[in-house]
Amino acid sequence: MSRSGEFEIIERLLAPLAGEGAFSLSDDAAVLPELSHGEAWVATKDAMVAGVHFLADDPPDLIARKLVRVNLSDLAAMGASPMGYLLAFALSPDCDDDWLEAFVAGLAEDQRIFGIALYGGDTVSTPGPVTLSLTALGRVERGRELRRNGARAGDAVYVSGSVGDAALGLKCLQEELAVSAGYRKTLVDRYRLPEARVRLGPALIGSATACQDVSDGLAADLGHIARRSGAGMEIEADLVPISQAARAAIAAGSGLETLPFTGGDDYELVFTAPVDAVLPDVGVPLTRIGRVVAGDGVRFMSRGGEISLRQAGWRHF
Ligand SMILES: Nc1ncnc2c1ncn2[C@@H]1O[C@H](COP(=O)(O)OP(=O)(O)OP(=O)(O)O)[C@@H](O)[C@H]1O
Ligand SMILES: Cc1ncc(C[n+]2csc(CCOP(=O)(O)O)c2C)c(N)n1
Ligand SMILES: [Mg+2]
Ligand SMILES: [Mg+2]
Ligand SMILES: [Mg+2]
Repeated sequence: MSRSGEFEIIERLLAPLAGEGAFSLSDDAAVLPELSHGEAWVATKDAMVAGVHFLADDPPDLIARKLVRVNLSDLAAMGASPMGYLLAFALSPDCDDDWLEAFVAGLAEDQRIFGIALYGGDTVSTPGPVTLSLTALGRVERGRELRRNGARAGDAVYVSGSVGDAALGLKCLQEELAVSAGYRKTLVDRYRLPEARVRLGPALIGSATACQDVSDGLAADLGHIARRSGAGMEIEADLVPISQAARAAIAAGSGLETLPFTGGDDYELVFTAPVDAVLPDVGVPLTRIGRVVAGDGVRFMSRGGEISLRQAGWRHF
């Protein structure tokens, strides 16, 4: 195994990713570019730990891209467009140069796709599992950001794309679920490389009354909108969009029927909007799954009865 030194990693691998104002990562901090008139910076941070958020033997380029995307997903949830990021990584003893080079290639690929640049970070060692943290920076028209607190009784509740694939993909990787090779690949790919709805979020400004991304689980994350808005929600479980691959996996396993509502790792957007709002078409399917009601809590209904969910979503503790 060969591992470059701390400063060689920064100069050889990370400096080529640096944005203007980051001085090729040669100084103590970066100077951020100016925004257009009327725009505000938006900042968010999510961390990922091997064995908790991804598997230690996942392809390193996809680990990097997932780290980028879970953060861009939070910017999208605010209606913000991505500009750049800062990266901290704590490398475990078994991250060699091959691992690092693949990781950095993943960063470069997503920088190209999303038009973002690296503005700084920190590189440290850990005797424990690989631990990554990324701070994403975006921009939004000042005062027009999407919040969790604007849902009103009578609004419709929508979700983008579909939910459940990633949680089922993780079950496949953990060999708790066996499905055909084609479906397995679809599900595993969505666990390892979520989409980030970077175009949808900003396009929802003007129609969504509240928005957030689905990281912990659909039920848990809808619960945040409900609580912050001082309202309740009734979700029609049979309307929740579930992919063909996920349906096949649910049928192949047992007791997985509600996993798409609670599994997490989807990185779709959930939002509320007045029933007569015109929704944007950015090529992402949007499905109406329920409505905001007076009261509190989120109820999942099917054929007139409430479905009980043991836990609404992921919790670290
Ligand atoms: N350690 C912390 N220090 C400061 N703010 C925090 C910390 N942890 C969470 N927050 C803030 O609390 C809010 C909710 O955090 P949370 O991580 O649950 O949101 P999220 O990123 O949307 O969800 P997820 O972490 O599941 O992707 C965010 O505004 C976040 O910035
Ligand atoms: C190996 C492995 N085991 C379990 C999970 C599930 N999981 C972990 S954290 C999280 C919520 C988002 O994280 P956070 O709230 O920290 O941003 C979810 C759904 C996973 N992704 N990988
Ligand atoms: Mg978070
Ligand atoms: Mg979020
Ligand atoms: Mg998040």
